[in-house]
Amino acid sequence: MIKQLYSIIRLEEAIQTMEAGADNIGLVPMQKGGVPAHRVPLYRVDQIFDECKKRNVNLVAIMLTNDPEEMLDLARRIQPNILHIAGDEYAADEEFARRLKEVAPHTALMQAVLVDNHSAVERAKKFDPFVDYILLDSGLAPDTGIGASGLTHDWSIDAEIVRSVKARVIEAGGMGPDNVAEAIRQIRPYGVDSLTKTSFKYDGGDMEKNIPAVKAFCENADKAARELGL
Ligand SMILES: O=C(O)c1ccccc1N[C@@H]1O[C@H](COP(=O)(O)O)[C@@H](O)[C@H]1O
Repeated sequence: MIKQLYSIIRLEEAIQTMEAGADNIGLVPMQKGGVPAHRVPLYRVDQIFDECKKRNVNLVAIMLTNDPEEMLDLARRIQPNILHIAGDEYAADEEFARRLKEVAPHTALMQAVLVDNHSAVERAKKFDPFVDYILLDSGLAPDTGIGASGLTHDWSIDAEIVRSVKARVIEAGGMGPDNVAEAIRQIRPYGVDSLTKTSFKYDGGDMEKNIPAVKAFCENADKAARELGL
């Protein structure tokens, strides 16, 4: 079971999060979109990525900008393992997927899908032919994008999406040590993702990973997956 942990800001917390069991480290590289306090300067993205490579952990770069040219520039510059598109006004299409392969041949494409009602199944199916991952998430804030709400949604829709698509599905939205095992039992995703419930959030938008919560999240996810033979 892949455990994806957002939203890393500092080098030391990145290392601690990997040592606590993360398989994927998610962050917001400096860009037009997103909360200023969450954005990571590119020199530090490089430092974090170097530590990821030493530990065989994937770097996931979230795109909250709605400008595909900016996304492709960032992909070219960073060459992350995964590019996660979560802007509120731009979603990947086949042309974007083709251009991403040109500028970053080893970067996988992850598209966030807002699971607000049953129409999310059709939206996920539309992305399926040209993305590597579909991330199912809750909440849509116009100034940031899909996610970071700390809220869950109707998991029966997610379970239907997992059965309907070939892309790897990462389950997000209000996931934490308390509910990750039940989510895995109900949805059977490829991976699970957490931000709010595994972070301390401070005034002004600053955040920090809560390492004991990250460890509990990873352990509970792995235990549930083992019990289910996933
Ligand atoms: O990572 C961020 O800073 C971020 C900002 C704006 C939108 C989405 C963002 N991250 C994604 O949202 C999920 C779910 O968050 P939560 O656990 O419900 O708080 C997060 O893990 C990222 O995939």
